[in-house]
Amino acid sequence: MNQSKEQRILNYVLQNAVRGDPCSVIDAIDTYCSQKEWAMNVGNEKGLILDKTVEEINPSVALELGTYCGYSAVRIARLLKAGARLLTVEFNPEFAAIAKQMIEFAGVQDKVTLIEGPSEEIIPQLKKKYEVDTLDFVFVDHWKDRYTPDTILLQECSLLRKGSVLLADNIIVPGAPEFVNYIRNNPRFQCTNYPSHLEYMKVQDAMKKACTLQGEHIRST
Ligand SMILES: Nc1ncnc2c1ncn2CCCCCNC(=O)c1cc(-c2ccc(F)cc2)cc(O)c1O
Ligand SMILES: [Mg+2]
Repeated sequence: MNQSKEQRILNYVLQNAVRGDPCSVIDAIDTYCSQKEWAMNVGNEKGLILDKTVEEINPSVALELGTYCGYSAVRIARLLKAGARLLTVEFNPEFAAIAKQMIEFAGVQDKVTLIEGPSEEIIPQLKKKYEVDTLDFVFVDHWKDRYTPDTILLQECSLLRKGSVLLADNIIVPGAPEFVNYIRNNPRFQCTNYPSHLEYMKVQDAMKKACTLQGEHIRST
């Protein structure tokens, strides 16, 4: 049975990157996907925006929605301080299997918990099953029509505090117009746009950062 594109990406990393060196894994994926086969990794241009956001926040607990091959999980985990952790959620079992091997080869497995399943099922489990109190940072990069419902779900599950930061990929391509509308008109979030380009292409894309201005809604007694 011929290999999947994601398997070919992993094989290229195993043969061309250095075990335990996250930067070499990131570079190998970017080389393969810019020269051989396009794939929906956040890529190096938007990856630098992701890096700067993670460094600015220096999160203790981070969540990623949409792991894919693990490129952004490795990007985020390599910047986390000792004891900090990334929970990353992937719906597709094949992608999750590739990402697991990618994360282990990069040597960041001690910082990363890869959770397989749909975000709407996993988010409500984060507090009890994954011992999360609140999330310092969320990288949103899964189904574009899940961005809004899952942002609402994160709030309903009291996972966002004052200062929690969301960073959403693909605001222009494939686009998340409903999310843009939701977050822009929501007084509980302060938004910033980061124009960029679609990974490995000369096509306009953007990321949107949303900072939570107030945590859980103080219910009036
Ligand atoms: N935990 C969960 N819950 C729900 N869905 C879940 C999930 N975990 C995963 N998924 C399922 C989403 C998997 C892919 C999401 N990302 C994308 O769909 C995506 C597409 C493009 C793209 C751009 C131009 C093109 F011409 C073609 C494709 C670029 C990107 O940067 C993208 O992130
Ligand atoms: Mg994306």
